[in-house]
Amino acid sequence: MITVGMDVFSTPFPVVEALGCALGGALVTLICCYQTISLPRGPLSWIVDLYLRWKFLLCGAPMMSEAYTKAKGGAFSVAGPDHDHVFISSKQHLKEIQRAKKDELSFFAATRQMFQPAYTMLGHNWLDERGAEGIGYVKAVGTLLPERMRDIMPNMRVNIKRSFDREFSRVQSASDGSKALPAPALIKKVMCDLNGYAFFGDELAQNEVFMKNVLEYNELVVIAAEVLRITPNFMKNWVGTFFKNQGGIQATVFTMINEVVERRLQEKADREAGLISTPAPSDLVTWIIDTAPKELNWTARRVTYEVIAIWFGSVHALSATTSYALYDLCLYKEYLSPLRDELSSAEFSKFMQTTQGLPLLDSFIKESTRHNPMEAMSGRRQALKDFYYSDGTKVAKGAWTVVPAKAILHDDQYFPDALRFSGFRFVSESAVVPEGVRKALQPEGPSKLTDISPHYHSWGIGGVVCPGRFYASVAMKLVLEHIMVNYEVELVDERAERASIWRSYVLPAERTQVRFTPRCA
Ligand code: HEM
Repeated sequence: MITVGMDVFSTPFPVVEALGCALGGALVTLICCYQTISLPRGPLSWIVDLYLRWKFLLCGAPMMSEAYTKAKGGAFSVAGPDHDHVFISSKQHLKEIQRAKKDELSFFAATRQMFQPAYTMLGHNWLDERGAEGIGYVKAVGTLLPERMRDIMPNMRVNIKRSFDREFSRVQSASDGSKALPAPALIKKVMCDLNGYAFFGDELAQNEVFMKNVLEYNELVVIAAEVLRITPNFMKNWVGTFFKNQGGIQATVFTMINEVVERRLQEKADREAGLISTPAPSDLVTWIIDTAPKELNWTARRVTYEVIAIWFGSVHALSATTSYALYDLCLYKEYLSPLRDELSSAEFSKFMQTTQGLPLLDSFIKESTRHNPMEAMSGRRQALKDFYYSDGTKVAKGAWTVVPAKAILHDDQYFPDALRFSGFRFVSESAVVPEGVRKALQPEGPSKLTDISPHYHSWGIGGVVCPGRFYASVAMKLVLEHIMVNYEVELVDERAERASIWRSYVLPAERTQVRFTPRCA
């Protein structure tokens, strides 16, 4: 089941929650009123336009799918409250996005509009042009982190167990030893701890004050950015300042990371001068420092901003995707046995040694991301000036051009029997899977979760591709392995809402509960 809108506003901040609910309520009322009125054409057409723009907030994802079906592969546009979206999906259009000049279409400008860093990252504002300040972070996240993953995977497992044990210890058991918890909140905490370890090592990951603040900061950014996106310009400063000051969270997180960065920069200088010989810690802070553009002489403050920006890109997507995979384990129980068999076979040791393998689990997670994409669009680029595709399709200055990722993932043309969950559709035809479990198979042959392909845009559309996907794949597998090996899982209420829509996001509903029963009990 899917709800529209409100669940996204479930936050640890009562004021923000109240504001969100009031705003959502006002919007719903507005939309409901408009829906019952038959609007005249002409003079009132702006009202229709306004209505459709605001409707996008609550129904963006289904609006896109509907328009995709009508457009039959052609370009189409959907208006949003703060900008228009021009959707494209043909090979030719995709090629043209990749070939667009840096001053025409910008990934960074769209990202800035999404996160509103001027108010959510203590005033930091990155440039429109991707690469203007280097793309060292791509190497840090996409090469150095995966290279070191084998070394840190055993500790990642320890970290995952510790987080689950801590969260379960806070909940009363039922008489059979089971515990029921809202799944997305649980997974968010586990993923936040895990990312904390990969990003900051034990230094900050073991600091409870930091981890509590950084988790709340994540929530704050999402809410603040959404409110700021629909705040009129003349009020932005006032509303932005309110969010900047919320509980001093931004300042606390910034200061704590910045202290680590300052110390690491000093140690790097001492190491290079031969004053110390201890190796630098193996974590993302070290690698962001090492890959920062030398000619720009980044200060500790600038490095800290970079670390925080990457942090945001990572936690939410990872938690949402893993929560959906957990729901799918609850819903499609026939997969549990083959997945557990794989986890108890030599495949798991191979995975721990190489970060590769576990083809059944890999396919199950990929199918979960296909069946329940948390984002209905991908490849956001904002037009910095009017941009024209070769067929004349215009993306006006300020508008975004995007790909209707969810509609494509649910298109039978590309994914046979697309609306049905088929957990092993991405493994090879010859793989040994129990009879009746695999309902569909990809015609193009097997593929991995981390692969980029013409119709699977979960990691981006080419040109810019998520460098965190290798880490994300390992993190999701380790978390699901912990769950499957140690617990039987089921939804407390199978009819409960599992997703809620806000703009193009289709996020796991915050309050959906999963029951975990220890397997040995
Ligand atoms: C399931 C989890 C994740 C999903 C679905 C996801 C998805 C994406 C997408 C769609 C993009 C943008 C590509 C575009 O718009 O064309 C992106 C970019 C990016 N992601 Fe991820 N991501 C995930 C996890 C992570 C993690 C864990 C990290 C870091 C450890 C990360 C770091 C980044 C970075 C740094 C970029 C910008 C790339 C660039 O500028 O070249 N992501 N991601």
